[in-house]
Amino acid sequence: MSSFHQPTLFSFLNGGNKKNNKKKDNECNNNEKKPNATTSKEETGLKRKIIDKNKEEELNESNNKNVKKTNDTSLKEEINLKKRKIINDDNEEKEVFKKPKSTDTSMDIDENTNSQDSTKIKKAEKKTLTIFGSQDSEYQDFNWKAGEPVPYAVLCKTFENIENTTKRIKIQDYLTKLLVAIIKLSPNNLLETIYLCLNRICPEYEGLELGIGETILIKAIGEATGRSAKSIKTDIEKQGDLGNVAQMSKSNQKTLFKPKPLTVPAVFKGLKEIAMFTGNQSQTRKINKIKGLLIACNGNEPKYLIRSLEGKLRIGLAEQTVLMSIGQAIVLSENMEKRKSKERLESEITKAIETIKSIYSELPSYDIIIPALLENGIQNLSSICKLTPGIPLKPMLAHPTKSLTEVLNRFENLTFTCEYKYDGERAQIHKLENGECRIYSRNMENLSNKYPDIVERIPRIAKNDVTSFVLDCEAVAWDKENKCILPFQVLSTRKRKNVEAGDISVQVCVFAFDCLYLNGKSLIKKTFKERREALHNSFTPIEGEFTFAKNVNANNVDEIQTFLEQSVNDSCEGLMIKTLEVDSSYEPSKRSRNWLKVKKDYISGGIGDSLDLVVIGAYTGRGKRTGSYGGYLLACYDNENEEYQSICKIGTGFSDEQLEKHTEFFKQHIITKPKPYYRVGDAKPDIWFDAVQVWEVKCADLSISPVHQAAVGLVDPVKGISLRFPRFLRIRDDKTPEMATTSEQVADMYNQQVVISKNNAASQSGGVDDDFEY
Ligand SMILES: Nc1ncnc2c1ncn2[C@@H]1O[C@H](COP(=O)(O)OP(=O)(O)OP(=O)(O)O)[C@@H](O)[C@H]1O
Ligand SMILES: [Mg+2]
Ligand SMILES: [Mg+2]
Repeated sequence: MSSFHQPTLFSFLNGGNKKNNKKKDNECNNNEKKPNATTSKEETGLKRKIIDKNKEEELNESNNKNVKKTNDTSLKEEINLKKRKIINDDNEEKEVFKKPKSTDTSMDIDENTNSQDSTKIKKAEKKTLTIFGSQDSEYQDFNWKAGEPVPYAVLCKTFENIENTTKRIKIQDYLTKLLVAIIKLSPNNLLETIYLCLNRICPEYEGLELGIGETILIKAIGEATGRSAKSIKTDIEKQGDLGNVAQMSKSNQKTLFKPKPLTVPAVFKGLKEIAMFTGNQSQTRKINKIKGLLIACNGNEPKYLIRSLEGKLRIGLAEQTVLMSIGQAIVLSENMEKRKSKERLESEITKAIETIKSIYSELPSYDIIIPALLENGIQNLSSICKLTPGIPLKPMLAHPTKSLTEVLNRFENLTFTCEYKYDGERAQIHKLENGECRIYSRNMENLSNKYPDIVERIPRIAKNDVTSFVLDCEAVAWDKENKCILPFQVLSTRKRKNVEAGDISVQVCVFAFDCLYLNGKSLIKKTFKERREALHNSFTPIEGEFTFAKNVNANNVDEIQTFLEQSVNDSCEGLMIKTLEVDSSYEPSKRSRNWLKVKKDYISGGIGDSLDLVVIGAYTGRGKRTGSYGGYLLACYDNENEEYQSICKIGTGFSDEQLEKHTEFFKQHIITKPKPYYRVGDAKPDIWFDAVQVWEVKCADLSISPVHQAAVGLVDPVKGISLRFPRFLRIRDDKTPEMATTSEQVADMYNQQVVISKNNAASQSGGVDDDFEY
């Protein structure tokens, strides 16, 4: 076939943009296989069902976008509810996608490929290629030549599309299309694209992060656009978003020559270099590099470049969506030329998404997964990419409970075990086949430098025949003399980085509770009973250094109650209760109902669990607290809308020393205006802070609030939830602000409390906020 008639990837992707087709056909590379097979009848299968929303909803959506830019709270509240509705609708849509209705089999195929293809397409009846978008004028940009680097403009266009919708299904769709195009045209750029989408430059556990400070960025923008720092700052005051200011500054600038357009690999490389500059000249080098990139930016690129540099892309693209798009895109790209039924293709996509998600939870490294995926396809990926010592996995998390009856109800007819819940720091201990030992935190941070004493003892804890392993443990402060556990507060006084033998003032004992990998094999799919046997059989306790979590296989309330009291007497926080056989695999990164935590607080009538909240503002102190901050404004994190929602003022639980330290710390994080992603209702503090620190907080109960905005739209359409009598417990250094308690968790806690208070026939308190004087 002559290349002239060969449909291009562009024409295939670009459903319905006639005026561009001719040009794009000529531009596109001819090496690509002819994809028109995909446009024949059985591809009716490809269709991703997108339920047509009525105009009203579209209107809501555009309102939502406007809301991001307005400060009108009441409108915001109203829109928020609609947003939630849309999200729910989207979930339904996803269900439809999984289980398509039999009446709706049409695979939408673009009627607008070139003339030869259109004959075939007619046979398949007039359809639009929905998998690549039915109104896909936005895909006209997928027109770079195969083998050439992906233009940064194409990625930024996708970012913009994603930012302009709140519908998860649409977000996934936009990204999938981009990824398919990249897999087909420039697969070498897939990894970099994924990193840019996630606003990362390497695997999380390597710890290299963007997050360039405002001062540097303002300087670079100033130098690149000839504007003064002062005028840029004035714009930031007005706009809030530095990305928008950068874009505005660029667009007002007249340039004499057009620089070479940016590409995805060039931007990625630039960002990585910027993050890695250290030492004397690093600030100047960073500014120069950023300036260079900014000068080459066009259109909306400055906005996304600057936001990426800040480490705050905030376009509403969650990692789970990225994983889903990878799975979907790989199946679609593998099947473009094949004739498969809709059902088959859909089930392959579902399976691929599951596979990718599960592999990523065991081996959270795109550096390894993406090249393996491109080389071997999705089918063989599980046998190639597996849990590997040296690469931390996100730990399994537990579900809070408020009573032992709740535990017994949940685990009815299941075998389960109760363990002490130690109050220390989670430690994932790895021994590699080459003998190297490492320790990782709950947050996948390498703690080997913090715990050289543990690293030293690792080789001694394993029996002779053990060559490699991964253990899940808690490192707890230990009183050597009295041979007993010390409270978390003692552990937190330990030096955090580059600890040497002489620095160790606090001894730690490791309590192991799970074995995830042993001698070259992953155990996470095995039952907990088997994993625990492996742990007990292959490791030897050493007094005061390493031992197993204390446990009993109790199964009635009295026995569990006794064990709970015993755990508290032994300085533990309560119990972890876990399934042993059925449904007892290790679920990385999941908050599972197969692990229940029962904290001692529940005995004294608390709310079952503490919350981890982000400090976003403060109130000036009066009286005794003059000179320091008297109280703080806390927020939970809403990962759906990527915003912090105010939940309470807090003024108790601090020692004088802590008050002073907090004041000192937060003085370095003052911002002049609340961030656009703070939702605070009427809770206006005297001073605003950047969201940088997480506090663990206990409270008496939760109530619907006339002031705060936590979980707004989840329990009440316009009101949020607030904490009553909040009390500071500790700083959570092991959690980033985005790992704070989520609005869903807050709503769950509130609902749970309502159920319990109904059960107790107790009247529920509500409507009052815990207001206090400092
Ligand atoms: N026997 C045990 N099994 C599992 N985890 C344990 C055990 N003993 C102590 N832990 C610790 O308890 C933690 C779970 O409860 P905790 O409330 O402390 O969680 P958290 O770190 O505050 O996180 P979140 O509140 O988000 O669940 C685990 O992450 C682990 O560090
Ligand atoms: Mg803990
Ligand atoms: Mg907690």
